[in-house]
Amino acid sequence: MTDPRPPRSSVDLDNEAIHWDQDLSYGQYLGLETLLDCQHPRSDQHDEMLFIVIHQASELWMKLCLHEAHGAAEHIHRDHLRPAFKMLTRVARIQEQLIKAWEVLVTMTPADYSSFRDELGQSSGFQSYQYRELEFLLGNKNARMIEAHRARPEHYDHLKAVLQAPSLYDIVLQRLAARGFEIPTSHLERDWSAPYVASPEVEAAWAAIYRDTTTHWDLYELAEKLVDLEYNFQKWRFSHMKTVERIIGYRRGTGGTAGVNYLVKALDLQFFPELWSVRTSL
Ligand code: HEM
Ligand SMILES: N[C@@H](CC(=O)c1ccccc1NC=O)C(=O)O
Repeated sequence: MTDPRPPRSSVDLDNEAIHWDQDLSYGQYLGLETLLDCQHPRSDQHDEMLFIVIHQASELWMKLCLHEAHGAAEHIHRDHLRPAFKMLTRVARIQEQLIKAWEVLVTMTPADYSSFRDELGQSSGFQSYQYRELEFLLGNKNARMIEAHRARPEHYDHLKAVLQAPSLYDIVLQRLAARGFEIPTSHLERDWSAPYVASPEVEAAWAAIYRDTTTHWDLYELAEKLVDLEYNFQKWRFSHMKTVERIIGYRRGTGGTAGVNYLVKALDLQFFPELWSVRTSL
């Protein structure tokens, strides 16, 4: 028998109705001229392009994480859990991409990085306003962090608004209360910009949900989606810390922190603490 699809060296376009001139092109729709004109290495070192692109790609993924996580919070507020699950699943998949990106970055050796590190001045991921917004949105509130953005009122004001608004977890607790669980008033009405303090009553509510998943299936599913996000966030933090240790050792960070030791301390942060502590009591 002859092969109905023999290999070709080029695609046959003869029978296609290609729109060679378009009313709206791919590049126009995606704003590619702007997007691809944002890579400006400050040195002539080959690896600086990798450094720029990995950060820009990460910021784009963070943009989508924020879009999805804000959307999920809104749906949970309205008791529309199914669309929220879809968005939270998407956030978890994006986080997997962000974690995978470290494998690309780590092809850069200490010598490669030190060849252009001085060009970075005092700039640092510490100043990533999207990363900070994501931390605030998930519930890690730290008012001092917005001070790095004083010079840019649009970022400062937006971060301050997210700092002062209920986090995704605060909204989840309001949902538990609306479903009849006894959530203390201290966790339903408070200064939302203050760091979250874990509560035994909140843990008891999660315990009731985990002990009777048949009755509380959607809240159980919600809890597990949140655990996925926290787990992935921590994996990202750990990979960042180890990559930094591998590339700059124990040098101070360009942002002014101790460097790796600061990133190790950040590993103690935990979103949704009762969702973790409840596991010991189940
Ligand atoms: C060679 C690669 C990298 C090195 C050496 C590095 C180093 C550091 C250091 C030392 C800090 C602590 C703050 C400071 O004093 O500067 C930091 C913070 C941070 N970096 Fe990186 N980083 C690298 C790549 C990345 C990448 C690819 C991202 C992705 C966006 C990123 C995002 C962040 C964020 C968000 C923080 C703030 C973390 C927090 O405050 O908890 N970094 N980085
Ligand atoms: N903090 C890094 C510099 C750094 O990584 C960085 C600098 C500019 C833009 C993004 C960065 N990435 C993450 O912190 C360092 O101390 O080498």
